[in-house]
Amino acid sequence: MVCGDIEWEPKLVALRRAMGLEPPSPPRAQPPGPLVPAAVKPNKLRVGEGGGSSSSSADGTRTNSSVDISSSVESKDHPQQVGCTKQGDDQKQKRGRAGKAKEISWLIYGQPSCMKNTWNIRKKIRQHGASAGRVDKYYESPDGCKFRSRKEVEVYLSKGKAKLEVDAITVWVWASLPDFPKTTLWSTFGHALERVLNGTSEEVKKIVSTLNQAEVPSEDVVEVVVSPPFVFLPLVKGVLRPDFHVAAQNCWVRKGGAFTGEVSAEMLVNLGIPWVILGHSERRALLNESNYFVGDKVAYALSQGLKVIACVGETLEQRESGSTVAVVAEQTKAIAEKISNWDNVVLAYEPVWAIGTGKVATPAQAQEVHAELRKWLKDNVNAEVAASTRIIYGGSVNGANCKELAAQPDVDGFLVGGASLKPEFIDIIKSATVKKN
Ligand SMILES: O=C(CO)COP(=O)(O)O
Repeated sequence: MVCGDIEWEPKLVALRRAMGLEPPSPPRAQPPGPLVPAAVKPNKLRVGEGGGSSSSSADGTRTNSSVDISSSVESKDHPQQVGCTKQGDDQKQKRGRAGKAKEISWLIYGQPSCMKNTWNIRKKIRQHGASAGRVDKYYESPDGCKFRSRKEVEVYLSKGKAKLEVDAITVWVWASLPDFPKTTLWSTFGHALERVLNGTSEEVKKIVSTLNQAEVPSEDVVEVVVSPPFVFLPLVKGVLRPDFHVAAQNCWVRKGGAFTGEVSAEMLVNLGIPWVILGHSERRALLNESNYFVGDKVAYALSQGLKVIACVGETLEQRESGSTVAVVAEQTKAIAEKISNWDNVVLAYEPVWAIGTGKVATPAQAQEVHAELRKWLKDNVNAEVAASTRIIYGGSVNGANCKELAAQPDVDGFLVGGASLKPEFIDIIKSATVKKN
């Protein structure tokens, strides 16, 4: 189960290309057009330290902080694709790119996007000696143990030394202010709530019951959307208070058909699910969803009457190399090229380095990227869309940092994960009043 076909990434892309779901050749990093400053100040955008302790890291539920989405041989044509390596391996990777000790890593096939522990498969090409050119493959456990074969991994797992835990349930809630006059400053406000639990329906009911009892500002101040995994959608929809709404975390890119395991937009509509989250960084990274593919998904979901929360965001490596604005502009452009009506789109800026890490973007960092995104929309779509599109922030939002973030003029709401496990979630919802006031 753990170690399937590791060549899945290129195969997946080839398959999607054959189905017309990818452009004929992989998209190269394009200059993002006039929206992106020609030279992004490399040191200006830094990973924020602010925001207090992270609920998600305290819960130990997400480990993205230890994962660097860096380019690899497979990913260099796809800025969003991943080789999933630990940050400590950056140097090795860089040396690899310089050709000294080529090292490539893949995620293990079949690993769910929300898997708590990330295993790597590394391939090392011998550089010297009689066996130069030979490829050695290693399986690396989340705690750094290396294994030479699948057999060894299986033995290791069977002895219970490592547990591949799956974060079985992720629930987002976000909220916004839908009916407020649509201006940049006041139009919307949102929250997101994500929960990582063991995934039993009892637990889901408990979450919903907490939400149902919470005293939160009225719907004209805050719109709350809960996004459980597919299997819990009907349950949540059935018991959730009527002033909160439900979103799916993904849907298929086109009309439903023989795509076993996928859930189509049509099915969501049929279930009465109004919202869908698309392009989450975990799907982009772990499931190799390209900008192009996400753009297609957004367009198709909208065409079926769904409202879309479209996620964009840069990795730590991209931020540190000064390409944050270029990356989010490129992701937004891929969506803009496929749609003509932004009424039902919420843009979620989620810096990958901030998701589940406790490293929240500082209010200034969030505002800076949100303002750039709004400017991008103004320059490339139109001023009305720029003013009325909600741009919400996600990544280690908690009760301590939400008010200051909410006070930023271009932050229209939140996509919250770990903090939703705690009572502070209610405070996050309440911070919507910052906008109202
Ligand atoms: O992934 C997220 C929402 O999509 C954010 O998660 P955290 O709030 O735990 O960082």
